[in-house]
Amino acid sequence: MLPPPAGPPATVAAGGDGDRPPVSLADFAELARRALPPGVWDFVGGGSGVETTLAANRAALDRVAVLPRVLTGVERPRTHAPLLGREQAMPVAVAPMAYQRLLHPDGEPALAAAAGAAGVPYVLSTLSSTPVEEVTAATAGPVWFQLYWLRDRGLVADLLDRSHAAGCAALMVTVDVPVLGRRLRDVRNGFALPPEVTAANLPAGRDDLAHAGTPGVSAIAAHTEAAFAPALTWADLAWLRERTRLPLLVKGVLDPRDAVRAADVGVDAVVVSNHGGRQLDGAPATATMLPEVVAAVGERIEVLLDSGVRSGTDVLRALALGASGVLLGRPMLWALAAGGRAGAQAALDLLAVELRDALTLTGCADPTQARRLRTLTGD
Ligand SMILES: Cc1cc2nc3c(=O)[nH]c(=O)nc-3n(C[C@H](O)[C@H](O)[C@H](O)COP(=O)(O)O)c2cc1C
Ligand SMILES: O=C(O)C(=O)c1ccccc1
Repeated sequence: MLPPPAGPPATVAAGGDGDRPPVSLADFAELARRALPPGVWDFVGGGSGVETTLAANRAALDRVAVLPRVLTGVERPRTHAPLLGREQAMPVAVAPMAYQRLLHPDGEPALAAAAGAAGVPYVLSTLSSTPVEEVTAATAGPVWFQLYWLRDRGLVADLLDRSHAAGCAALMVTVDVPVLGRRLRDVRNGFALPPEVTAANLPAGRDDLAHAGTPGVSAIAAHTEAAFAPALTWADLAWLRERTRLPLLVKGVLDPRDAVRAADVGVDAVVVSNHGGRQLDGAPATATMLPEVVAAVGERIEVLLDSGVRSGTDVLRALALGASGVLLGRPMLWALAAGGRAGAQAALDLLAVELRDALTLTGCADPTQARRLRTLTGD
């Protein structure tokens, strides 16, 4: 028998319809919707364009059926699995997401501490609303640093040095944001950062554009265009590989040919991602591309997946398709909004219960065995 799910802490009052305790990650969404200003809710939940890719991510995961094995004698699987050569409590990391103080005053330190308590890595965004040094100090768990390559190369060098000195255990460079996708919800809302939420890793004032609320304009997009280096090349990635000894991940790969080039440069992992449907609307779902990427580079480097993962079953689906692990995005922000650190911890506890259940039901003693399962992709 599996133990019952850890009950949500008192601060996470209810979920699902908003009136009962959360029993799935999706339940935290309703709590967050109630807690957040509409503009923040839209910024987090929204995608680009008409949100075709946002919907496709879910649809593609739902189409992946996993064939259970029986009579395997597995009673209580371990959820532990290696990521980048280090054993983690689950093959899961919290995705890098900007400006977490939009969701809760405790922001990044709370989510990092929850990830650390759950035994999974926390990926800190370049656009964190808390300085990297404060975030690594807030958790005993591994923090990976996500790099947005800025036009100002001096700032890039500074971020690399600071994240390394602060103890970050890996570097994840995001390559799918040459410009920000057109997120129509943010444009319509004239979304901008409130004054108290700032890009705390950058020198003061560097994020002024992100605060300039203008009807019909996304301040986030305006800031990104001014700050991000728009025309990166493989040579830049090679420079980064030379410059750091930390494990290096490239996030935002969909084409297997790009995965091969990344492996040739010597990265340790690629993250198959369409940025949660927030960049190219019309990009394929990540579950659709994952098998081709695994076939192209799976023997050489690790392949992670994100975009649309919402349950332990989804983690199992990704593993069965050949991923070594997944990043979990929006549900962690919803749980943070719903209950701060305790909310985020409750969400990760639920995911662990779901993953253990999924492994038990497919006869896997641990996540690495899920690779042997057959999948069927149909309608
Ligand atoms: C509010 C928000 C902010 C994000 N900020 C970043 C970021 O700073 N850097 C980055 O690489 N990806 C960022 N992402 C993308 C996530 O890392 C991840 O790819 C995506 O959210 C995964 O999809 P999911 O939310 O469906 O799980 C952000 C996503 C959201 C929702
Ligand atoms: O919203 C995002 O997906 C994202 O990556 C981002 C980029 C720049 C500023 C804020 C968020």
